[in-house]
Amino acid sequence: MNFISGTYTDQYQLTMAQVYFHNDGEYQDAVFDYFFRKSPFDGGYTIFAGLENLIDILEDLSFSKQDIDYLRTQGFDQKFLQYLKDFKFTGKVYSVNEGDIVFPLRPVVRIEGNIIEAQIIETLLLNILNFQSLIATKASRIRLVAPHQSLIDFGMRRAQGLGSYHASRAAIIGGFDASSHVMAGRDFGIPVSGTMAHSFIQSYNDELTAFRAFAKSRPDDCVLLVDTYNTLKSGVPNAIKVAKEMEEEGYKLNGVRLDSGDLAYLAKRTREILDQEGLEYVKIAASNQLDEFVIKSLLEQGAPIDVMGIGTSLVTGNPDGALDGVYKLAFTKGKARIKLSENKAKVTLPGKKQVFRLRDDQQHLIGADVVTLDDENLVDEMFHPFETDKSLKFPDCQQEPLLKMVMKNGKRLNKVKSLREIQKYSKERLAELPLEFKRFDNPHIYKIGLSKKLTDLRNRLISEEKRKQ
Ligand SMILES: Nc1ncnc2c1ncn2[C@@H]1O[C@H](COP(=O)(O)OP(=O)(O)OP(=O)(O)O)[C@@H](O)[C@H]1O
Ligand SMILES: O=P(O)(O)OC[C@H]1O[C@H](OP(=O)(O)OP(=O)(O)O)[C@H](O)[C@@H]1O
Ligand SMILES: O=C(O)c1cccnc1
Repeated sequence: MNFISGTYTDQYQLTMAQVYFHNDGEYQDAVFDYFFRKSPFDGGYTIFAGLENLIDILEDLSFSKQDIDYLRTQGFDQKFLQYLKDFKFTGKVYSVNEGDIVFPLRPVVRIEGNIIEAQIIETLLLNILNFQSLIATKASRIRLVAPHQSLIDFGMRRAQGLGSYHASRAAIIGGFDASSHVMAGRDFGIPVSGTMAHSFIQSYNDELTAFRAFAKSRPDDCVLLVDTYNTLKSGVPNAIKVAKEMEEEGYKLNGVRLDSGDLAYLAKRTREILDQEGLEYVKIAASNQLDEFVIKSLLEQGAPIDVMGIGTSLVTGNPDGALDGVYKLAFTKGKARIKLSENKAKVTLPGKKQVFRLRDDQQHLIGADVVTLDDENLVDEMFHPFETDKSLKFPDCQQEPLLKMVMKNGKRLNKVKSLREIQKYSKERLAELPLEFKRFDNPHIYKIGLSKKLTDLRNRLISEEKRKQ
């Protein structure tokens, strides 16, 4: 689904674009960087997600007649509206691979091209990448604590409106197996899965009749919800009856779902009872306000849960409302540009840049990415981004360039990657990151350094701007 038009932006982008159109439209050399300042959940890494959707949207971005008519009512002038009528994104996009682990302060995506186009796309780029990266990161934390369980996204009903559509996609990138979201399944090739609601059981006069009706209709994928009345006294015994009846028909009950109470205790008791009845193959699914901390605790308690359904906490990125990614101008009109701030951490990195990931001679990550100017070759020293008298030498490191061109002249350069490919890649990249960066409490800080040339450029621009004040 791509319902996005050029109006999927903040008004100020169009207001600025109109000014650029009348004064600076010929400048084709704008460079903007997408980066964020803090990994979510006080974690030690972020999973980058949303790139394939962004490329699709940029390829199709336009203003329809209806958009133009609407913008006319908003006071935009005729010549600019005429320009918007034929608007296309014709720029270049350089990006980290979708699914890669990324860290604060260093560019994740670089947009190059006409300043009008690059400005208009700011808001949609942030909207797509910030949200999906937040949710993919949350999903990956849940996957870290539950490496062997099936993880299903149940979040659509609790999501911030239509956000659930992209949340379901991002959850797969972060390591989930399936989603209950049918439209996300249709559009993104996500395996769609589900059980039954309490309302279904309530609607019958008794639980057993409800279970039988469901099993009859869906015998090859039947998971029975066992907590509507009493999990151990009613739900599980009734599920056992139905499982035995299904066996007679040549089917196997897929599972039972626990959705309230002490999930560790109930899962253990349910497992024992099912096993005593020779139903070792029946899986136990659990849901009810699960997140990475509850799941970790349940598994530490030895809860024999095979499938976890996770809703609210996943798709809302609880407890973080958003990833704080920003989009900042780094170059235009033949000059590197900088944004100053009282807060050293908010002074931007000027110029067209590349990012290298460092590995030792055994190919192990050394826990640092270095930002260089784009025309620099390999460097052997990096400087602290704020305390520029601190530096680190790394003479024998392997350096992997992370920003690769993915769009040119507004067109995608590579074939579309499937979600499974992106998920697999993400898993491999996260596996490279040592555990100390992945722990939830006070994770080790991944270093970001600047090359000498970039540090010098930034210092020079800071001095120049300060002299003007
Ligand atoms: N053994 C356990 N260890 C840790 N956390 C658990 C355990 N069992 C359940 N939880 C979590 O504790 C919370 C219990 O919430 P709550 O008290 O609202 O559930 P409930 O009363 O059992 O269910 P409901 O209100 O839906 O009937 C949930 O987040 C659940 O996932
Ligand atoms: O707890 P979450 O992680 O957000 O997971 C989603 C929840 O949504 C459903 O409950 P709901 O009460 O909405 O419907 P139901 O009657 O089908 O249980 C489901 O049973 C889960 O408990
Ligand atoms: O299929 C389910 O069991 C399901 C789907 C959405 C939310 N809660 C449960």
